Amino acid sequence: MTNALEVDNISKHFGGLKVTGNVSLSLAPGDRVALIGPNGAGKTTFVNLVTGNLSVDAGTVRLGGEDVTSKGPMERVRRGLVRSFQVTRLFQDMTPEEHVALAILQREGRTNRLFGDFRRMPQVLAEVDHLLDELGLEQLATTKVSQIAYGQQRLLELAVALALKPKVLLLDEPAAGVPQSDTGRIEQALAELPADLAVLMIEHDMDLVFRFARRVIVLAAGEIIFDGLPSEVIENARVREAYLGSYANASSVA
Ligand SMILES: Nc1ncnc2c1ncn2[C@@H]1O[C@H](COP(=O)(O)OP(=O)(O)OP(=O)(O)O)[C@@H](O)[C@H]1O
Repeated sequence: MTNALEVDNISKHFGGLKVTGNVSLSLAPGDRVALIGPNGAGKTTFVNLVTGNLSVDAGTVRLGGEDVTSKGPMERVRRGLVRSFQVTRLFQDMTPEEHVALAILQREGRTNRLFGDFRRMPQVLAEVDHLLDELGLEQLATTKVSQIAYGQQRLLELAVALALKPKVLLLDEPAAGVPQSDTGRIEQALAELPADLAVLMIEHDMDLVFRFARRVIVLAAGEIIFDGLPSEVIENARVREAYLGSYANASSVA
């Protein structure tokens, strides 16, 4: 089976600082992987190298078997690599319906049409309804983002990401900042992601990591020091050392 994402020996320096050192990993369709690591380990940099927001110094990135190392972020999105939108990138004056419609039109290369036209496109409308319904946002379809609670904005990020029909989804702390009362809905949405989607989630909350991930990758000082089963990560000596004993309290790891 062709890997959905294959990263081969990528590295990145900022000036004299090595932030990513010869990192390799692959995700198969359907993988559920958590990427953890102490603060400053290089997780965000790694994700930026995969998405093309940063260029690698060396190494290759492949999507569905094709080398995209020299391709920019938009081309990678078109090939199925989607990073969950950040709440900060949602438009306060737009509604969930409009956000999801815009993502669908972008996916279909139809953004040159008058945007309001989507209301006359039954297929787009049906898909918008379906996605908002799946994420429990149907009641808020026409409410401006500025009027919507933070937890539901994070669900909207997921809806926008899914509207792009990803093959590989990169999630950056999907439940961070969400009140306890709303995290259940986010976890349910994560549990219901399409079965063949490859998901890599950066997460600090180890309880969520253990519930979601079937594989855990630990990055420390820009290098992968563990890639294996969640049940084995806590006992791993290199991982323990990287966290300098903070494993005493497992839920504060990462
Ligand atoms: N544009 C940049 N220029 C110089 N140094 C940078 C740049 N971006 C990140 N760094 C440095 O690279 C290292 C890794 O940062 P990065 O944000 O990737 O880590 P992280 O694991 O995502 O951390 P956190 O969990 O705190 O978000 C840090 O030492 C950071 O200061």
